[in-house]
Amino acid sequence: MSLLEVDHLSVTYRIASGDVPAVRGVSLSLEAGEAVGIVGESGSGKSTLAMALLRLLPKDARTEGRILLGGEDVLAMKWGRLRAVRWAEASIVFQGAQHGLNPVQRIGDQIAEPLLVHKLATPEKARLRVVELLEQVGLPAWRARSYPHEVSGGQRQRVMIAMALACEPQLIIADEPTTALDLMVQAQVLTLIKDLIASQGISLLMISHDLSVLADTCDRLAVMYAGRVVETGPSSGTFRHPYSQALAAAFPTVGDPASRLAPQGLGGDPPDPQRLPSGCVFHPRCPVALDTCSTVDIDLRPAGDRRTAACVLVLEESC
Ligand SMILES: Nc1ncnc2c1ncn2[C@@H]1O[C@H](COP(=O)(O)OP(=O)(O)OP(=O)(O)O)[C@@H](O)[C@H]1O
Repeated sequence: MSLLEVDHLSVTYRIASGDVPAVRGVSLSLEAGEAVGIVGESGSGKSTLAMALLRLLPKDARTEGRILLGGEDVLAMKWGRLRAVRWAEASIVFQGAQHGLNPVQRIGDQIAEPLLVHKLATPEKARLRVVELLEQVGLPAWRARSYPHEVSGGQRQRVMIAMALACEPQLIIADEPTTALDLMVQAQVLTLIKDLIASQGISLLMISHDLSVLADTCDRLAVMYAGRVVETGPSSGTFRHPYSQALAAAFPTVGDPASRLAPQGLGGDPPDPQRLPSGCVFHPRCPVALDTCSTVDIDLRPAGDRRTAACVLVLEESC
């Protein structure tokens, strides 16, 4: 049984101008100890997907499909069970740690909070665990007494990671955990995440618009475009979907040079989810689109090399 099994998940925001289909029929799985990355441009639905996994979406979002965590359906959980699952079984590290930390509470108290709320430790044991967690994320024990505004952005992100680790969850969901950081601090925090998941056997679902960050950290990738997964496969190797190839071309350290698009890369913008193109939603931007692509939309299909891709051209080449 997979640790996480997402089955035909769709999320639609209901706003004044109508429905916004942010995630459209996404299926993916994650095994225990595996690191999976979700990549896509801004607006492709990555954060909506991450939030949906722990039912953290606003009330105007309608979620359909199934999310099985350790075999249990998250969408069917009662509120009390859901609260226990958050932090204790799966925790989330958000983009830009300033949003995830309480500015008027000391760092140590914030790290201890999930342990105390879930009654996993006495106040005395929680204090010891805070010191241990701070050490694990490379911060000195005295930082427990600091407030979030007294530490740097990179240190705040380390505090968020310590919080996420506190209850020893099986799964950490990290939504752009390093985006707000400068390059050197970003590299340090990524190394920390990689080392921690490897040494503690934790599974990771990491979200980023930056393919190079994910390729370096994750075993497998899922590429999202306009709310759908258009390709899945090992993070090393050659991408098959023209959109994935264009993303890889934007990050020249990634992938096989043979897979790159012409230097002009990808033009245009992602579609407005309220006005999605017919057929394959990528066809208006696709440099190799066929006439049929404006009418035919296919699901993910096997594309060789443990890959799946949703593209008629890839399908033709694989036959
Ligand atoms: N609360 C909301 N109400 C209405 N629409 C929303 C809401 N949140 C997100 N959306 C829309 O849903 C789509 C997916 O957004 P989402 O934030 O999940 O994408 P993303 O890939 O995480 O983008 P980014 O990298 O910029 O965070 C976008 O079109 C966005 O405008």
